[in-house]
Amino acid sequence: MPAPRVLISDALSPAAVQIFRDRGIEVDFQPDLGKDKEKLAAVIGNYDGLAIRSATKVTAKILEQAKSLKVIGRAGIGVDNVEIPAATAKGIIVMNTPFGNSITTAEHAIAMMFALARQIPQADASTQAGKWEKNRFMGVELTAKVLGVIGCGNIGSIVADRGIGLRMKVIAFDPFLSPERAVELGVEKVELDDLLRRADIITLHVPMTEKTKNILSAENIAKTKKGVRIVNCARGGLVDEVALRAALDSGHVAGAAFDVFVEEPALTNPLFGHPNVVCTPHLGAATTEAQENVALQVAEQMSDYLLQGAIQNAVNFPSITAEEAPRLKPFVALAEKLGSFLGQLTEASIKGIRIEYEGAVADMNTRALTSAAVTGVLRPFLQDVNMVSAPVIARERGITVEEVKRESAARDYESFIRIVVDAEDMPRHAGGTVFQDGKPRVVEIRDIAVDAEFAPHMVYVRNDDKPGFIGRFGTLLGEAGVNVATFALGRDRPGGDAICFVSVDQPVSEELLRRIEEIPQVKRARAVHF
Ligand SMILES: NC(=O)C1=CN([C@@H]2O[C@H](COP(=O)(O)OP(=O)(O)OC[C@H]3O[C@@H](n4cnc5c(N)ncnc54)[C@H](O)[C@@H]3O)[C@@H](O)[C@H]2O)C=CC1
Ligand SMILES: O=C(O)C(=O)COP(=O)(O)O
Repeated sequence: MPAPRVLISDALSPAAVQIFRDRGIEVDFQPDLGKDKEKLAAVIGNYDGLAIRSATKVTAKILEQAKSLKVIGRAGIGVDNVEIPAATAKGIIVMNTPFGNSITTAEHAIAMMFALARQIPQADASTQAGKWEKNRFMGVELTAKVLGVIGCGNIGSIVADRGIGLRMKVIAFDPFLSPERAVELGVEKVELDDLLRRADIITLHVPMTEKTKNILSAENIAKTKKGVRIVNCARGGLVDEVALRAALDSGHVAGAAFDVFVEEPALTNPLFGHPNVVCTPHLGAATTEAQENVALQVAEQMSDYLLQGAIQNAVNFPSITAEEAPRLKPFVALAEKLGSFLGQLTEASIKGIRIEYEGAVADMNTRALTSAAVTGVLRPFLQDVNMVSAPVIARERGITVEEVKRESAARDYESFIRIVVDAEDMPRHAGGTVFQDGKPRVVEIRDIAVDAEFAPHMVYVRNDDKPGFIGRFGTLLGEAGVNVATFALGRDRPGGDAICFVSVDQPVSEELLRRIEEIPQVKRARAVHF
């Protein structure tokens, strides 16, 4: 297998380059490429992995060209510069580094709060201009002031903790903050209107989503306390910049410190030029420590995925640890192959897929296995589907996916997976296991016990359990020059329904299948491939 190739299209710490190289991954470090959409689109097709920060915009259009891309790694937190649904639909994992820069970003918010309270940037400019305006820069004390934190997740809670350390009264609006966590943090959980009304300083720490966009709208800014100061180190667009400028001009808002802007790079902006505004160019995560953390972490995570299939911090797929990846691998293969077997037999439209896990496998990462099973079922219909995109594609097509787990093994196998594909014509099901040799096997088809390994070319036959079939079947294959590798038989009872699952060394033609179906005992013969 050729070494995977990764493109770094933003200014990541060189530590990332070293990790990729040490792990045997080819890496192209082109930190300015992310700013050039056309150039990025022209080369993205050559890479298995893309490592970015916030400058590279990974749009659906770019992704259309990303023929080999398997993983996008965001060295940082916000993934709003990646069109995640488009990446998911293409089966591309999107991962971030959720903690590596949170302390640094929280510290920036606190620095911005002090900069506002004491007008440090303005005072600095004035002093260095030789003005010595001692009476111009009257500040406010932070002790005992109310700090309103919007979004009390990783960064918001560090900001809250630092605020408490400064003897501020911290109130937080976050619908997902539990009352217990609020008590643990020492913050008062409040509704948004309450926060707007009470806070002396408001600091934003929510991700950019449809719900949070414009959370500080003109209407909400109007609800704030006169003299409020606003800090935004989260995302541009959380605050209506034009409305905020108007509120600054009117004197309702006493100051604003912004690190992030609706349009970045922000070369012009409604807030620029106001005497009580402090701006930094998206520096929230810009410390040596944070950049080292996120670069190392993203490179390790991307390498683990590209080389071992381990998934950590993906925003569009459940995690698979490096320890569980090798244990899961044969079961992923089993689930996908069983699903593929049933998908290949199904011609009518599919209504639902049920995956039953029995025994030890019920304790494994069944979300990943279910995704593999759904991939297998869908792949005969859609070539371009993988474990990442399959659940979304199934949902879009109205196919229900159900998981059933029974931890006690009901059969002779330590682990057993059974898949039921419910189609318009009838349900089809098959079950399998993984033996000690790590090879997946089919051990049940239509409730009939068999024992067959999967092979590239196979013939599946349903027949009546009557003498004479096997001889004729073997003769037909032999006459067509098709060599039989393995032969598995099963029946529900003597003289009842029987199945035959045979692996052959070469593909079986439609003509040969038709002749097999002419054998009197045969009900159906199908060629299947794995
Ligand atoms: N300026 C910079 O350089 C940086 C900016 N950021 C930004 O900070 C954001 C927050 O980062 P983390 O704290 O690590 O994320 P997080 O996911 O740990 O916390 C976000 C919090 O927002 C809350 N939330 C979500 N929707 C909400 C809503 N509608 N109203 C109120 N609260 C809501 C969530 O419950 C969660 O607790 C990131 O999404 C990113 O955009 C992050 C790092 C650096
Ligand atoms: O991690 C985040 O969400 C950030 O906003 C940091 O952005 P950056 O990597 O500095 O472009």
